[in-house]
Amino acid sequence: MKEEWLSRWREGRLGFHREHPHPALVDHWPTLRVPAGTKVLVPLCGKSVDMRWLARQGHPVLGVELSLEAIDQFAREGGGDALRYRQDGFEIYRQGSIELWGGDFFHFHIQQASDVEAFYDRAALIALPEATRQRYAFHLAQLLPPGAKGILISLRRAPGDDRGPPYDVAANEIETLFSPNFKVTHLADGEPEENGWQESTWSLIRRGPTDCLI
Ligand SMILES: C[S@@+](CC[C@H](N)C(=O)[O-])C[C@H]1O[C@@H](n2cnc3c(N)ncnc32)[C@H](O)[C@@H]1O
Repeated sequence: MKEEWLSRWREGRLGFHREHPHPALVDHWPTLRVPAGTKVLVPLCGKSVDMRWLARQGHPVLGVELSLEAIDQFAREGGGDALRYRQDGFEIYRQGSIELWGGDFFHFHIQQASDVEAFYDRAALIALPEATRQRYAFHLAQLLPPGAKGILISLRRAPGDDRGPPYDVAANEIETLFSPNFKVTHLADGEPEENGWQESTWSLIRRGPTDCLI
């Protein structure tokens, strides 16, 4: 699957990329009341302009992306001075309050995420096949402190359309994957698209060790 993503970036097959901030982010992020200054983790970030939107709301942003091509494109499209260096096996690009870590999200560890207190997942969970989604939900939980909040934008495909990526992820799978470690709330469903896809938006709050599972 990693090779598939790298070749999509090499060949410019970027149907998932949006030119404008995602409307669900713009609508729902303010309702979380995450204070400005809180660092936001963006797993599997691509070259999403949503990271620039989050930065404009006053958040330092830490994106993690496998494809260095994606990071190069993000850097070029942003303009301005940028710093690049290697650390802990990742290629890091830093521009203003945005840092992108080039490498495998599953190799990104808590020591590197020590000051992260919020997250944003748009098309990260749904980029992964079923078995890897379990690993993703667990890994994300390990990176976040109790009380950390985030938004997750998921996707249903038309009934019977089980291709991917992006994969079809049902509401009950989101509950099953995340509710052991997060308080999970369904916020909204997007308009169904012509191809039968429909996005859904969720808020997740990382539970602490003493929070009960309700
Ligand atoms: C569907 S795209 C979504 C990108 C971005 N979140 C957006 O909304 O435009 C999924 C991204 O995940 C990246 N990716 C896939 N597996 C990864 C991994 N193990 N670690 C980091 N990035 C990964 C891909 O290269 C791709 O850019």
